[in-house]
Amino acid sequence: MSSLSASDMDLTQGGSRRSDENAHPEVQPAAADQGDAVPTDTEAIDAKVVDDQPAQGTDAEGQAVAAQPAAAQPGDEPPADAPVADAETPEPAPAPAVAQPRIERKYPVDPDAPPAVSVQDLSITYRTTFEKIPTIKSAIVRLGRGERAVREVHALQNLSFDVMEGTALGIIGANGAGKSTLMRALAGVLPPTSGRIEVRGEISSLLSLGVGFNGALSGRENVMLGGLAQGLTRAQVAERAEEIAEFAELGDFMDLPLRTYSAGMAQRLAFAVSVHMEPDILLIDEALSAGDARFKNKAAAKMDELMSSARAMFLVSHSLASIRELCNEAIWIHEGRLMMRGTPQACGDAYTRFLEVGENAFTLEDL
Ligand SMILES: Nc1ncnc2c1ncn2[C@@H]1O[C@H](COP(=O)(O)OP(=O)(O)OP(=O)(O)O)[C@@H](O)[C@H]1O
Repeated sequence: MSSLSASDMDLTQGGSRRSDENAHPEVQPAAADQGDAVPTDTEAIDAKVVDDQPAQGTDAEGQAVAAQPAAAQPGDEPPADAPVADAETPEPAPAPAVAQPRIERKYPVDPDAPPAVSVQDLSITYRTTFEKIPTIKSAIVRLGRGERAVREVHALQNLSFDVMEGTALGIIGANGAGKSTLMRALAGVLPPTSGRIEVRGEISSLLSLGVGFNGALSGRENVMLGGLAQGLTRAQVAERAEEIAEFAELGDFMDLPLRTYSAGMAQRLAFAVSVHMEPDILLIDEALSAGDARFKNKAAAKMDELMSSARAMFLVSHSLASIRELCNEAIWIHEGRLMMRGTPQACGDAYTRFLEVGENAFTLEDL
């Protein structure tokens, strides 16, 4: 079992990590993300859960943040204080006890296996400065107004849940809920501010497609870069390079600099690199939006193939239909907190009621 925490993460901008027999304890976390956001000062703390005492986060003032209620279990109703239930909203049809995803697994699940992924009291806070280069003048103006120079965003707050082998977990939530932040933390790109993530196996992500690519390099060179960022050796990437190029269907563009690609072409290349990594754990963040309609079908078929042999899969999508179709469990996150865990149907229903918009809000994405 490997674990991700602020102190022992293998940080790659490529959006993925290998499991950590190779993890280097002295590797220090780098800035968490592009832009000017960095994790809080507490990022170096590996908040291990010690003797049943859950690690506590700290707020902006360094005050202990109260532990959140325990994560709901599959099939649970939303927590009592979750603003989900609406007296006038009809109850949804009861979800089946165990939802069956469309995709059949190639390998049987070992029921005694430890969780493929264990997220323990995970909190992530972004710190953002208002100006790119703060000046003394702007600092004085802020001081005069009683404003803080640094804004903190508590993107994830005390999230805890286990994902067992064979799980395809859908992650739903409104814009800004913290879904991508969770995925980036799972991928090892973003160190926890506090808490811990334990991952069993190799992880490959289809999130932030193409992060780690270099616009000045050719498609082929970026395949090597992307493969190395995903943790493969040079020889391993070279072995797959042709297959990746074929899958991306970029023809002569493979020898041209990436900056000459359209956004869709760059996504196709990134998608092709990611799906050829044979991961144990697959992270997919709206990856199906890559490419045009024809490529989308091909991408969906490739994902089916990957998911049939992956140990676990995480899918972030605003399309509840995709989540229902591809996943057998779901979590709903709101403002960085775990609101509910259950079947995709139950979570989707609760989330839809919460938004008070009805299923129609998703028809565009579901097309
Ligand atoms: N690099 C960053 N710097 C500062 N704040 C950030 C950064 N990335 C995300 N946030 C903030 O963290 C919160 C969670 O963002 P996140 O991208 O995880 O949400 P999301 O659920 O993926 O949203 P969406 O559905 O819109 O993609 C938001 O309030 C967002 O503004």
